Amino acid sequence: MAVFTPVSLDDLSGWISQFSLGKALAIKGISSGIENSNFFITTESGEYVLTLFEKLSFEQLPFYLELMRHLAQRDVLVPAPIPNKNGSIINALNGKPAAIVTKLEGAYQPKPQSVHCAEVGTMLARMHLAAKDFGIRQPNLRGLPWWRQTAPVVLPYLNEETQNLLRTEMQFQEDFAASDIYAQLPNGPVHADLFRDNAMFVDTRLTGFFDFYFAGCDTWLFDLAVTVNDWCIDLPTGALDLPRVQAMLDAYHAVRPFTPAEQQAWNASLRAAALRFWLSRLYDFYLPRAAEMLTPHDPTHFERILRLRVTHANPPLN
Ligand SMILES: Nc1ncnc2c1ncn2[C@@H]1O[C@H](COP(=O)(O)OP(=O)(O)O)[C@@H](O)[C@H]1O
Ligand SMILES: N[C@@H](CCOP(=O)(O)O)C(=O)O
Repeated sequence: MAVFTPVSLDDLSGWISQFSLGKALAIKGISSGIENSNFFITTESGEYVLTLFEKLSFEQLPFYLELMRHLAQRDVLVPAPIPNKNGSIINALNGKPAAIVTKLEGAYQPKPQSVHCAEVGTMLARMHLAAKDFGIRQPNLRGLPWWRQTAPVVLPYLNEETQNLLRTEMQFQEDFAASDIYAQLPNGPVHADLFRDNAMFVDTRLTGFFDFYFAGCDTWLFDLAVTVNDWCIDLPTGALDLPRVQAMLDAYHAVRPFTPAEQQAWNASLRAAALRFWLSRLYDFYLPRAAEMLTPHDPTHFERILRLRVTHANPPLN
C-alpha cells in the first residue's frame, strides 16, 4: 500500500519544469499512504513530497493547501506547499490534482513520552493562534452534522447495550453543542486528526504536523481533545496517562491560556473527540467503500475510550 496513480521519473521531469526546483533527479513511491498517491521526490533543489489527490477535487483542495501555506508562512511546523512559476500550488499531473510540499525531517513517534507531548502541545497552540486570520472557512466535515447522519447508519450493526451508549452520547453531544458554554469556546481552523502518525520527530524535536485533509473549523478544544485521546493514552486500554496529559496541557496553556468556558467544556470535548473517531471507524468497518483495500481501524478502541471518558474523572484543564 499504496500508490494508486503511478508517476515515472519521465512524467515528473516534464511536469516539474513549471516549478523553480531544477531538474527532477529521483522519485520513489511512499507505501504507507491510504488516501492519496504520495512520492518522495529529489530535484536539484532538494527533497520534497509529491501528492496526487485521489478523491479531493481542485475545488476542495484550496482550503487544506492554502491553510498549510498560511501556517508555514507563520513559522508553524507544517509542510509548505511549493508554488509553480505562476504562484499556483495545485496543478494537474496524470489526470489528478497534485501538489509538491516540503519534506519534514525524521519519523513518526509510535511511543510518545511526555517530552514529545509537550512539543505537540506547544505547536498545536501556536497553530491555532496562527490560523485565526486564515481567510477560507470550511466547517469540520466530520463534525456534529456528520455524526447525526452516521449514527443511524451504524446503529443496526450494534448490540442493544452499545446502541444505548451511542444514542446517549449523541444526545449528550447535541445538548453540549447547544449550550451557552459551547457558544463561548474559541474556534477556528483546526487539524482535527492530529494522531501520533501525523507528526514527525527527530529524537525529541518535533519537525512538523502533516496530513491536513480532515482539517476544518471547529473549537480549539476539540482539536486538543482529539490529540490528547491519541498521544496521551495507554494504547491497549485507552486510559489517559496523567504525566503525558499534563505535559501536553501545560505546554499548550503556556502559549494559549485556557478560558473558563474551556475548563468547563473539557470533559465533554474529550467525549466528543472519542465519539467522532468511534463513528468513523464504525462506518468504515461495517460499510467499507467498494474499492477499499485496507483493513479498517478497530472501532472498539474508541468505544473503550468513550466509555472511560464518560465514567472516569478526567484530569482538569489548569
Ligand atoms: N511532508 C511530508 N514530509 C515527510 N513525510 C511525509 C510528508 N507527507 C507525507 N509523508 C509520508 O507519507 C506517508 C503518507 O502520508 P499521509 O498524508 O498519511 O497519506 P494519506 O493521506 O494517503 O494517508 C506518511 O506516513 C509519511 O511517512
Ligand atoms: N486517525 C484516524 C484515521 C484517519 O486516517 P489517516 O490515516 O488519514 O490519518 C483513525 O485513527 O481512525
